[in-house]
Amino acid sequence: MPHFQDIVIQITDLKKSFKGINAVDGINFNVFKGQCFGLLGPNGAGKTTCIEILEGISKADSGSVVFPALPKKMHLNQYIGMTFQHTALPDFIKVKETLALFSNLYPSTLDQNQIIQSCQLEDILHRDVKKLSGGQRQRLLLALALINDPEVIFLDEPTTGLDPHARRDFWTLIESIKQLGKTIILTTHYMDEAHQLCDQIAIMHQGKIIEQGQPLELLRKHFNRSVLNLPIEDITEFKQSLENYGWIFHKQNAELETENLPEAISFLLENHINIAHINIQQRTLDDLFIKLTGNSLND
Ligand SMILES: Nc1ncnc2c1ncn2[C@@H]1O[C@H](COP(=O)(O)OP(=O)(O)OP(=O)(O)O)[C@@H](O)[C@H]1O
Repeated sequence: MPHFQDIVIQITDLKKSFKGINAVDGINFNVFKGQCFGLLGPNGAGKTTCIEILEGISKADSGSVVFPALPKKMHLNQYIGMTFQHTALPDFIKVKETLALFSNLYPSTLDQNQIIQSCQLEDILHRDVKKLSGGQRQRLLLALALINDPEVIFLDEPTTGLDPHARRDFWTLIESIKQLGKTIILTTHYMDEAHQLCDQIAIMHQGKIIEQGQPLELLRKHFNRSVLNLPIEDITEFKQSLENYGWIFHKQNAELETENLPEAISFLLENHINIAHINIQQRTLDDLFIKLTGNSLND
């Protein structure tokens, strides 16, 4: 079990409302050192409101946010780094100049060459910020979030609007930032992103956290059944015995929902049924969200 001294942020009964909308409605969680913590939820769930309170940009109505490991003489601005959903950058200056401009805002900064290398900015250093692609812009924003060598980095929907290739590149980048030992708090409504990057997630819905834990553990907790699929042409001659076992036949395929995957596979092998084209459906965090709320994350 992690110790209290490993807690980087402790959030207790946090609340904030806007004109009758309970945007953040009594949430609790701890973020531990070196973790990538994901706040997951659909549009309007309360993720940005929550993260802006943690960043000190916005004030909570009640509850507390504590950074237990923040050194006594250090200002929060030096301890955290952040990217916003819609960060405005000066258009007519180059990437290198932008890094220099932001460096001047802090008393101490990470070595610029290290940031340039970590965020893969070498090839675009002399490009106008205005001319960057979505993925390049996100890499620059991440670099700016790292510039003060923060302990904790907040990323608010960092890959929204990026194409699948750029998203995957960005994930690799985040993995490398994790290797530096930084703590990351990320909001996203992409379940695959949360699954890929986050050690711990909290699923938000209408201002509340409705479930939290490690992605795989949560899936195991909520889905103890596997769904197997076989194409009909591979199993026509075994229809009777498969139906007796519980398989349901459709037009193109047959399906089995089981709590005992090894036994179901053994049955197929013992009966010399061709499993070369078997499909075992993996449950996703989106399935979990649907189970918990009745809605898809991207509705
Ligand atoms: N400044 C504000 N004034 C009024 N209502 C607000 C304000 N900021 C947020 N809200 C409302 O609070 C709720 C939570 O919004 P929030 O932006 O935190 O959600 P989110 O999960 O970050 O959504 P998204 O993924 O779209 O960014 C929404 O109903 C939103 O309309």
